[in-house]
Amino acid sequence: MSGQVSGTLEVRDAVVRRGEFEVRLDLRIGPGEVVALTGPNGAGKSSLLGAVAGLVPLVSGEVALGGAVLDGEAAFVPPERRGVGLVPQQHLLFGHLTALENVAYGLRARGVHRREARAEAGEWLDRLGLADRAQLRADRLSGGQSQRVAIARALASRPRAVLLDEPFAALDIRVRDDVRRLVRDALVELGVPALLVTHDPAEVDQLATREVRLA
Ligand SMILES: Nc1ncnc2c1ncn2[C@@H]1O[C@H](COP(=O)(O)OP(=O)(O)OP(=O)(O)O)[C@@H](O)[C@H]1O
Repeated sequence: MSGQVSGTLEVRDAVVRRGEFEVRLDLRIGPGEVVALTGPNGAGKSSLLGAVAGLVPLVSGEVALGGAVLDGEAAFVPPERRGVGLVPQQHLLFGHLTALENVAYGLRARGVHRREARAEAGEWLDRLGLADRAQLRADRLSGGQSQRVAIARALASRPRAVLLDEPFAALDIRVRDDVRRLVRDALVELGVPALLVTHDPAEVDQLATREVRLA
């Protein structure tokens, strides 16, 4: 894995609007910290994750990583240049690309040579128990397989921060524990700030260093 230089993820009094509704978050996550973001359906957890990723606009406040502002009054860094690995709730894979190409994509975007990117992507798929699915088009994968590919894609991209939106929800009970353990180990190895949206107290216990609950 990476040896990527990381820094603190700062969400400074950030406000996002979804329809009639506004949600606010003020949070600092240090390198190696995993914050579980919990709260009822519709509280705005995914929207806040989207704001950190650059997919949902901020009404006010600021998002910064390693001291550099990603979103605020004077700056907006587009999602692909943030160095943030996101596992979205809808897995959003490129359906026409293979599982391997989906995982390699983030590495290629960072300038990693094609062969090295494919080798690294293959290792990640292997770790996630998907070696035999590597050459399958993403639109032929099951929901749980897609979720594992999305996890591999986010972790493989040498991220400076990791955002996980209910990343184990589609996994069947037989693989869920293994994948959780793997993600926990990968986050320790990466040593970057991580924000995990979950409804599962077992996940909070197993993965998080701290819990922040939205009302
Ligand atoms: N693209 C959108 N445009 C307008 N409103 C939206 C949009 N996406 C979500 N919302 C609304 O914003 C609110 C927050 O949704 P969000 O998905 O962030 O909540 P959540 O806490 O992640 O919920 P869950 O636990 O059900 O995943 C909801 O009321 C939702 O209907």
